[in-house]
Amino acid sequence: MKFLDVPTLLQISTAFNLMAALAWLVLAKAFRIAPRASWLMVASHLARVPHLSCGDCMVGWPAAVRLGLTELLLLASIVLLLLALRRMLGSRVRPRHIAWISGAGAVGIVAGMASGSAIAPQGVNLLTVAVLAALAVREIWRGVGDRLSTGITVCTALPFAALFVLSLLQASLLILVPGWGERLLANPLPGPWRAALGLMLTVGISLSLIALMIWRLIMRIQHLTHRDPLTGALNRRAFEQALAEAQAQLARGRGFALIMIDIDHFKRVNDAHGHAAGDAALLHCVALWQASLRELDRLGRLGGEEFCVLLPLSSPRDQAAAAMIAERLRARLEASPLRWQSQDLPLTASFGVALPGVGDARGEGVLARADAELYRAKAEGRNRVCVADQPTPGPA
Ligand SMILES: Nc1nc2c(ncn2[C@@H]2O[C@H](COP(=O)(O)OP(=O)(O)OP(=O)(O)O)[C@@H](O)[C@H]2O)c(=O)[nH]1
Repeated sequence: MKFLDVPTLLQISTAFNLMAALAWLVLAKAFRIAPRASWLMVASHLARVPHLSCGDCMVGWPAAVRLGLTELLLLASIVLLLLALRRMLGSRVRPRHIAWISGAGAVGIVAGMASGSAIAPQGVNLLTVAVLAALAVREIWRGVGDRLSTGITVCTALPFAALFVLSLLQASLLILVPGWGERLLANPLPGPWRAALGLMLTVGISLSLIALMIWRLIMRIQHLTHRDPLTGALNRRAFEQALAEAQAQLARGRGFALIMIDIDHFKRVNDAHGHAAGDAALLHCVALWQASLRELDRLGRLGGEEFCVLLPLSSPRDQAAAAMIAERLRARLEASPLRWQSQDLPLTASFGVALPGVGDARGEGVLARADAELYRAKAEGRNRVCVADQPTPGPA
Protein backbone atom coordinates (compact mmCIF):
# COMPACT_ATOMS: atom_id res chain seq x y z
CA MET A 1 0.00 0.00 0.00
CA LYS A 2 1.42 3.38 -0.99
CA PHE A 3 1.11 6.25 1.44
CA LEU A 4 1.56 9.93 0.86
CA ASP A 5 5.07 10.66 2.07
CA VAL A 6 5.46 11.51 5.73
CA PRO A 7 6.20 15.26 5.37
CA THR A 8 3.04 15.63 3.23
CA LEU A 9 0.96 13.76 5.82
CA LEU A 10 2.33 16.03 8.54
CA GLN A 11 1.57 19.11 6.45
CA ILE A 12 -2.01 17.89 5.92
CA SER A 13 -2.34 17.27 9.67
CA THR A 14 -0.97 20.73 10.44
CA ALA A 15 -3.33 22.37 7.92
CA PHE A 16 -6.26 20.36 9.31
CA ASN A 17 -5.50 21.48 12.86
CA LEU A 18 -5.23 25.12 11.79
CA MET A 19 -8.53 24.93 9.90
CA ALA A 20 -10.23 23.15 12.81
CA ALA A 21 -8.91 25.83 15.21
CA LEU A 22 -10.39 28.48 12.91
CA ALA A 23 -13.75 26.67 12.75
CA TRP A 24 -13.94 26.43 16.58
CA LEU A 25 -12.94 30.09 16.79
CA VAL A 26 -15.91 31.01 14.58
CA LEU A 27 -18.23 28.88 16.75
CA ALA A 28 -16.89 30.58 19.89
CA LYS A 29 -16.76 34.19 18.67
CA ALA A 30 -19.34 34.63 15.93
CA PHE A 31 -22.04 32.17 16.94
CA ARG A 32 -21.28 31.97 20.67
CA ILE A 33 -22.00 28.26 20.64
CA ALA A 34 -20.55 26.61 23.77
CA PRO A 35 -17.93 29.40 23.81
CA ARG A 36 -15.77 28.05 26.61
CA ALA A 37 -15.59 24.55 25.14
CA SER A 38 -14.89 26.07 21.72
CA TRP A 39 -12.02 28.19 23.03
CA LEU A 40 -10.51 25.11 24.64
CA MET A 41 -10.78 23.36 21.27
CA VAL A 42 -9.01 26.28 19.54
CA ALA A 43 -6.16 25.99 22.05
CA SER A 44 -6.06 22.20 21.73
CA HIS A 45 -5.73 22.34 17.94
CA LEU A 46 -3.12 25.10 18.08
CA ALA A 47 -1.03 23.09 20.56
CA ARG A 48 -0.95 20.25 18.00
CA VAL A 49 0.53 22.49 15.27
CA PRO A 50 4.08 22.89 16.65
CA HIS A 51 3.94 19.26 17.82
CA LEU A 52 3.38 18.18 14.22
CA SER A 53 5.47 20.72 12.39
CA CYS A 54 8.55 20.87 14.60
CA GLY A 55 9.84 17.33 14.02
CA ASP A 56 12.98 18.67 12.38
CA CYS A 57 12.94 22.34 13.35
CA MET A 58 15.06 21.73 16.44
CA VAL A 59 17.84 19.85 14.65
CA GLY A 60 20.98 19.96 16.72
CA TRP A 61 19.08 20.10 20.03
CA PRO A 62 19.61 17.13 22.34
CA ALA A 63 17.08 14.43 21.40
CA ALA A 64 15.74 14.33 24.98
CA VAL A 65 14.87 18.04 24.92
CA ARG A 66 13.49 17.99 21.35
CA LEU A 67 11.22 15.01 21.97
CA GLY A 68 10.34 16.09 25.50
CA LEU A 69 9.09 19.50 24.34
CA THR A 70 6.92 18.09 21.55
CA GLU A 71 5.54 15.49 23.99
CA LEU A 72 4.62 18.27 26.43
CA LEU A 73 2.73 20.05 23.63
CA LEU A 74 0.89 16.86 22.71
CA LEU A 75 -0.04 16.31 26.36
CA ALA A 76 -1.29 19.91 26.63
CA SER A 77 -3.41 19.38 23.51
CA ILE A 78 -5.04 16.24 24.95
CA VAL A 79 -5.66 17.90 28.32
CA LEU A 80 -7.37 20.88 26.60
CA LEU A 81 -9.42 18.45 24.53
CA LEU A 82 -10.59 16.62 27.65
CA LEU A 83 -11.50 19.92 29.33
CA ALA A 84 -13.52 20.90 26.22
CA LEU A 85 -15.26 17.53 26.29
CA ARG A 86 -16.04 17.99 29.95
CA ARG A 87 -17.63 21.40 29.27
CA MET A 88 -19.61 20.11 26.32
CA LEU A 89 -21.03 17.14 28.23
CA GLY A 90 -21.37 18.96 31.54
CA SER A 91 -19.70 15.83 32.88
CA ARG A 92 -18.66 15.06 36.40
CA VAL A 93 -14.93 14.50 35.92
CA ARG A 94 -13.18 17.00 38.15
CA PRO A 95 -10.56 19.36 36.68
CA ARG A 96 -8.54 18.44 39.79
CA HIS A 97 -8.33 14.82 38.60
CA ILE A 98 -7.30 15.87 35.08
CA ALA A 99 -4.68 18.18 36.64
CA TRP A 100 -3.30 15.37 38.81
CA ILE A 101 -2.98 12.93 35.93
CA SER A 102 -1.53 15.40 33.43
CA GLY A 103 0.68 17.02 36.10
CA ALA A 104 2.20 13.61 36.94
CA GLY A 105 2.72 13.02 33.19
CA ALA A 106 4.38 16.41 32.70
CA VAL A 107 6.68 15.86 35.68
CA GLY A 108 7.62 12.44 34.23
CA ILE A 109 8.38 14.00 30.85
CA VAL A 110 10.52 16.76 32.36
CA ALA A 111 12.34 14.26 34.58
CA GLY A 112 13.04 12.14 31.49
CA MET A 113 14.36 15.20 29.67
CA ALA A 114 16.57 16.11 32.63
CA SER A 115 18.02 12.62 32.81
CA GLY A 116 18.95 12.87 29.13
CA SER A 117 16.74 9.95 28.14
CA ALA A 118 14.87 10.59 24.91
CA ILE A 119 12.74 7.47 25.31
CA ALA A 120 11.41 8.05 28.83
CA PRO A 121 9.48 11.27 27.97
CA GLN A 122 7.66 9.47 25.15
CA GLY A 123 6.87 6.43 27.30
CA VAL A 124 5.53 8.56 30.15
CA ASN A 125 3.48 10.71 27.77
CA LEU A 126 1.99 7.74 25.96
CA LEU A 127 0.83 6.24 29.25
CA THR A 128 -0.59 9.59 30.42
CA VAL A 129 -2.42 10.11 27.12
CA ALA A 130 -3.82 6.55 27.40
CA VAL A 131 -5.25 7.32 30.86
CA LEU A 132 -6.75 10.64 29.64
CA ALA A 133 -8.25 8.94 26.56
CA ALA A 134 -9.81 6.25 28.79
CA LEU A 135 -11.28 9.04 30.92
CA ALA A 136 -12.72 10.66 27.75
CA VAL A 137 -14.38 7.37 26.73
CA ARG A 138 -15.90 7.01 30.20
CA GLU A 139 -17.19 10.59 30.16
CA ILE A 140 -18.82 10.22 26.73
CA TRP A 141 -20.46 6.99 27.86
CA ARG A 142 -21.77 8.59 31.02
CA GLY A 143 -22.70 11.88 29.34
CA VAL A 144 -24.68 10.70 26.33
CA GLY A 145 -24.96 6.92 26.77
CA ASP A 146 -28.49 7.05 28.19
CA ARG A 147 -29.71 9.78 25.82
CA LEU A 148 -28.36 8.61 22.44
CA SER A 149 -28.54 5.20 20.78
CA THR A 150 -25.71 2.78 21.61
CA GLY A 151 -24.49 2.92 17.98
CA ILE A 152 -24.08 6.70 18.01
CA THR A 153 -22.47 6.66 21.45
CA VAL A 154 -19.97 4.00 20.30
CA CYS A 155 -19.13 6.00 17.12
CA THR A 156 -18.58 9.14 19.20
CA ALA A 157 -16.36 7.39 21.73
CA LEU A 158 -14.49 5.32 19.11
CA PRO A 159 -11.71 7.84 18.24
CA PHE A 160 -10.91 8.24 21.94
CA ALA A 161 -10.95 4.45 22.42
CA ALA A 162 -8.56 4.17 19.44
CA LEU A 163 -6.31 6.82 21.01
CA PHE A 164 -6.29 4.79 24.21
CA VAL A 165 -5.40 1.52 22.45
CA LEU A 166 -2.74 3.06 20.20
CA SER A 167 -1.08 4.99 23.04
CA LEU A 168 -0.98 1.87 25.20
CA LEU A 169 0.34 -0.21 22.30
CA GLN A 170 3.12 2.26 21.55
CA ALA A 171 4.06 2.55 25.21
CA SER A 172 4.28 -1.27 25.42
CA LEU A 173 6.45 -1.43 22.28
CA LEU A 174 8.70 1.28 23.69
CA ILE A 175 9.13 -0.51 27.00
CA LEU A 176 9.15 -4.14 25.86
CA VAL A 177 10.72 -4.26 22.36
CA PRO A 178 14.47 -3.75 22.45
CA GLY A 179 15.65 -1.19 19.89
CA TRP A 180 12.15 0.25 19.23
CA GLY A 181 12.91 3.48 21.09
CA GLU A 182 16.29 3.84 19.39
CA ARG A 183 14.64 3.46 15.99
CA LEU A 184 12.25 6.28 16.84
CA LEU A 185 15.15 8.46 17.84
CA ALA A 186 17.09 7.81 14.65
CA ASN A 187 14.46 9.71 12.65
CA PRO A 188 12.97 13.00 13.85
CA LEU A 189 9.86 12.30 11.76
CA PRO A 190 7.31 9.57 12.60
CA GLY A 191 6.98 6.58 10.26
CA PRO A 192 4.26 6.64 7.56
CA TRP A 193 1.87 4.42 9.55
CA ARG A 194 2.19 6.58 12.65
CA ALA A 195 1.71 9.77 10.64
CA ALA A 196 -1.36 8.38 8.84
CA LEU A 197 -2.89 7.02 12.06
CA GLY A 198 -2.20 10.33 13.78
CA LEU A 199 -4.04 12.18 11.00
CA MET A 200 -6.98 9.76 11.13
CA LEU A 201 -7.20 10.12 14.90
CA THR A 202 -7.09 13.92 14.72
CA VAL A 203 -9.87 13.96 12.13
CA GLY A 204 -11.89 11.32 14.05
CA ILE A 205 -11.63 13.18 17.35
CA SER A 206 -12.62 16.47 15.70
CA LEU A 207 -15.66 14.84 14.06
CA SER A 208 -16.59 13.29 17.38
CA LEU A 209 -16.43 16.68 19.12
CA ILE A 210 -18.47 18.28 16.30
CA ALA A 211 -21.07 15.50 16.71
CA LEU A 212 -21.26 16.26 20.45
CA MET A 213 -21.62 19.96 19.68
CA ILE A 214 -24.52 19.25 17.29
CA TRP A 215 -26.11 17.03 19.96
CA ARG A 216 -25.78 19.89 22.44
CA LEU A 217 -27.43 22.29 20.01
CA ILE A 218 -30.31 19.87 19.43
CA MET A 219 -30.75 19.54 23.19
CA ARG A 220 -30.77 23.35 23.49
CA ILE A 221 -33.39 23.72 20.73
CA GLN A 222 -35.50 20.98 22.33
CA HIS A 223 -35.23 22.78 25.63
CA LEU A 224 -36.33 26.09 24.06
CA THR A 225 -39.28 24.54 22.23
CA HIS A 226 -40.42 22.22 25.04
CA ARG A 227 -39.87 24.28 28.15
CA ASP A 228 -41.53 27.27 29.77
CA PRO A 229 -38.85 29.99 29.68
CA LEU A 230 -39.57 31.29 33.21
CA THR A 231 -39.74 28.10 35.26
CA GLY A 232 -38.11 25.45 33.05
CA ALA A 233 -41.20 23.19 33.47
CA LEU A 234 -42.64 21.63 30.29
CA ASN A 235 -44.72 24.09 28.28
CA ARG A 236 -48.35 23.34 27.44
CA ARG A 237 -47.61 21.88 24.00
CA ALA A 238 -44.87 19.54 25.28
CA PHE A 239 -47.03 18.49 28.23
CA GLU A 240 -49.99 17.67 25.98
CA GLN A 241 -47.67 15.62 23.79
CA ALA A 242 -46.39 13.72 26.86
CA LEU A 243 -50.00 13.18 27.92
CA ALA A 244 -50.99 11.80 24.50
CA GLU A 245 -47.98 9.43 24.63
CA ALA A 246 -48.91 8.27 28.14
CA GLN A 247 -52.49 7.73 26.98
CA ALA A 248 -51.21 5.56 24.10
CA GLN A 249 -49.18 3.47 26.59
CA LEU A 250 -52.34 2.78 28.58
CA ALA A 251 -53.30 -0.04 26.24
CA ARG A 252 -49.99 -1.76 27.16
CA GLY A 253 -50.90 -1.74 30.83
CA ARG A 254 -48.79 1.28 31.78
CA GLY A 255 -51.00 3.54 33.83
CA PHE A 256 -50.61 7.13 34.90
CA ALA A 257 -52.34 9.81 36.94
CA LEU A 258 -52.69 13.55 36.44
CA ILE A 259 -52.34 16.06 39.24
CA MET A 260 -53.66 19.49 38.29
CA ILE A 261 -52.31 22.30 40.47
CA ASP A 262 -53.24 25.96 40.86
CA ILE A 263 -51.47 28.30 43.28
CA ASP A 264 -53.96 29.89 45.69
CA HIS A 265 -54.61 33.64 45.60
CA PHE A 266 -51.64 34.15 43.36
CA LYS A 267 -52.97 37.52 42.22
CA ARG A 268 -52.50 38.80 45.78
CA VAL A 269 -48.77 38.00 45.63
CA ASN A 270 -48.47 40.08 42.45
CA ASP A 271 -50.62 42.88 43.80
CA ALA A 272 -48.96 43.11 47.21
CA HIS A 273 -45.30 42.47 46.30
CA GLY A 274 -45.01 43.09 42.56
CA HIS A 275 -44.70 40.97 39.45
CA ALA A 276 -41.09 40.02 40.27
CA ALA A 277 -42.28 38.43 43.52
CA GLY A 278 -44.93 36.55 41.53
CA ASP A 279 -42.26 35.25 39.17
CA ALA A 280 -40.08 34.24 42.12
CA ALA A 281 -43.07 32.42 43.64
CA LEU A 282 -43.60 30.46 40.42
CA LEU A 283 -39.91 29.49 40.35
CA HIS A 284 -40.04 28.57 44.02
CA CYS A 285 -43.04 26.26 43.53
CA VAL A 286 -41.50 24.52 40.51
CA ALA A 287 -38.18 23.98 42.31
CA LEU A 288 -39.98 22.52 45.35
CA TRP A 289 -42.22 20.22 43.32
CA GLN A 290 -39.46 19.07 40.97
CA ALA A 291 -37.39 18.12 44.02
CA SER A 292 -40.30 16.05 45.36
CA LEU A 293 -40.93 14.20 42.08
CA ARG A 294 -39.04 11.40 40.36
CA GLU A 295 -37.14 11.97 37.12
CA LEU A 296 -39.78 10.13 35.09
CA ASP A 297 -42.63 12.31 36.41
CA ARG A 298 -43.37 15.28 34.11
CA LEU A 299 -44.24 18.69 35.49
CA GLY A 300 -45.81 21.12 33.01
CA ARG A 301 -46.90 24.74 33.26
CA LEU A 302 -50.23 24.93 31.47
CA GLY A 303 -50.47 28.71 31.83
CA GLY A 304 -50.32 31.49 34.44
CA GLU A 305 -50.11 29.87 37.87
CA GLU A 306 -51.58 26.56 36.72
CA PHE A 307 -49.42 23.42 36.59
CA CYS A 308 -49.97 19.75 35.94
CA VAL A 309 -47.99 16.63 36.85
CA LEU A 310 -48.06 13.49 34.75
CA LEU A 311 -47.31 10.64 37.10
CA PRO A 312 -46.50 7.20 35.64
CA LEU A 313 -47.89 4.58 38.03
CA SER A 314 -46.26 1.22 38.69
CA SER A 315 -49.70 -0.19 39.37
CA PRO A 316 -52.07 1.23 36.68
CA ARG A 317 -55.06 1.94 38.95
CA ASP A 318 -53.20 3.06 42.04
CA GLN A 319 -55.19 6.22 42.68
CA ALA A 320 -54.13 6.21 46.34
CA ALA A 321 -50.46 6.52 45.36
CA ALA A 322 -51.24 9.52 43.14
CA ALA A 323 -53.29 11.17 45.91
CA MET A 324 -50.45 10.60 48.36
CA ILE A 325 -47.95 12.29 46.03
CA ALA A 326 -50.32 15.23 45.49
CA GLU A 327 -50.65 15.55 49.27
CA ARG A 328 -46.85 15.50 49.59
CA LEU A 329 -46.56 18.36 47.04
CA ARG A 330 -49.25 20.32 48.86
CA ALA A 331 -47.65 19.88 52.30
CA ARG A 332 -44.20 20.72 50.96
CA LEU A 333 -45.37 24.07 49.60
CA GLU A 334 -47.34 24.89 52.73
CA ALA A 335 -44.25 24.25 54.84
CA SER A 336 -41.89 26.25 52.60
CA PRO A 337 -42.78 29.95 52.32
CA LEU A 338 -41.06 32.06 49.69
CA ARG A 339 -38.25 34.18 51.11
CA TRP A 340 -38.78 37.57 49.44
CA GLN A 341 -36.96 40.77 50.45
CA SER A 342 -36.32 39.58 54.00
CA GLN A 343 -39.84 38.35 54.62
CA ASP A 344 -41.50 34.97 54.36
CA LEU A 345 -44.46 34.90 51.97
CA PRO A 346 -46.70 31.91 52.73
CA LEU A 347 -47.86 30.04 49.63
CA THR A 348 -50.38 27.27 49.18
CA ALA A 349 -51.93 25.51 46.20
CA SER A 350 -54.99 23.42 45.37
CA PHE A 351 -54.74 20.02 43.72
CA GLY A 352 -57.04 17.85 41.57
CA VAL A 353 -56.15 14.20 40.92
CA ALA A 354 -57.62 11.94 38.23
CA LEU A 355 -56.83 8.65 36.49
CA PRO A 356 -57.37 8.15 32.73
CA GLY A 357 -60.27 6.23 31.25
CA VAL A 358 -60.83 4.43 27.96
CA GLY A 359 -61.58 6.05 24.58
CA ASP A 360 -59.74 9.25 25.44
CA ALA A 361 -57.06 9.30 22.73
CA ARG A 362 -55.37 12.61 23.62
CA GLY A 363 -56.07 12.57 27.33
CA GLU A 364 -58.57 15.44 27.18
CA GLY A 365 -61.02 13.55 29.40
CA VAL A 366 -58.56 12.95 32.22
CA LEU A 367 -57.37 16.54 31.97
CA ALA A 368 -60.95 17.79 32.31
CA ARG A 369 -61.62 15.49 35.30
CA ALA A 370 -58.42 16.59 37.09
CA ASP A 371 -59.41 20.21 36.35
CA ALA A 372 -62.88 19.66 37.80
CA GLU A 373 -61.31 18.23 40.99
CA LEU A 374 -59.00 21.22 41.19
CA TYR A 375 -61.99 23.59 41.08
CA ARG A 376 -63.69 21.48 43.73
CA ALA A 377 -60.58 21.92 45.90
CA LYS A 378 -60.73 25.69 45.31
CA ALA A 379 -64.46 25.78 46.12
CA GLU A 380 -63.99 23.73 49.31
CA GLY A 381 -61.52 26.27 50.71
CA ARG A 382 -58.24 25.82 48.77
CA ASN A 383 -54.93 24.31 50.02
CA ARG A 384 -56.27 20.78 49.64
CA VAL A 385 -56.24 17.72 47.38
CA CYS A 386 -59.42 16.43 45.74
CA VAL A 387 -59.46 13.11 43.96
CA ALA A 388 -61.83 12.11 41.12
CA ASP A 389 -63.87 8.91 41.27
CA GLN A 390 -62.19 6.02 39.48
CA PRO A 391 -63.14 5.99 35.78
CA THR A 392 -64.13 2.79 33.95
CA PRO A 393 -60.98 0.61 33.85
CA GLY A 394 -59.23 0.47 30.47
CA PRO A 395 -58.15 -2.70 28.71
CA ALA A 396 -55.43 -4.60 30.59
N1 LIG B 1 -45.81 37.25 38.22
C1 LIG B 1 -46.51 36.56 37.33
N2 LIG B 1 -47.85 36.55 37.40
C2 LIG B 1 -48.57 35.85 36.50
C3 LIG B 1 -47.92 35.11 35.49
N3 LIG B 1 -48.89 34.50 34.76
C4 LIG B 1 -50.07 34.84 35.30
N4 LIG B 1 -49.89 35.66 36.36
C5 LIG B 1 -50.87 36.27 37.23
O1 LIG B 1 -51.54 35.27 37.97
C6 LIG B 1 -52.74 35.83 38.48
C7 LIG B 1 -53.82 34.77 38.43
O2 LIG B 1 -54.89 35.25 39.18
P1 LIG B 1 -56.31 34.54 39.30
O3 LIG B 1 -56.57 33.76 38.05
O4 LIG B 1 -57.27 35.57 39.72
O5 LIG B 1 -56.09 33.46 40.40
P2 LIG B 1 -55.65 33.54 41.92
O6 LIG B 1 -55.39 34.90 42.39
O7 LIG B 1 -54.51 32.56 42.08
O8 LIG B 1 -56.89 33.00 42.69
P3 LIG B 1 -57.36 31.51 42.87
O9 LIG B 1 -56.81 30.70 41.73
O10 LIG B 1 -58.86 31.57 42.85
O11 LIG B 1 -56.86 31.04 44.18
C8 LIG B 1 -53.06 37.04 37.61
O12 LIG B 1 -52.87 38.19 38.38
C9 LIG B 1 -51.98 37.00 36.51
O13 LIG B 1 -51.57 38.29 36.12
C10 LIG B 1 -46.48 35.13 35.43
O14 LIG B 1 -45.84 34.52 34.59
N5 LIG B 1 -45.83 35.86 36.37
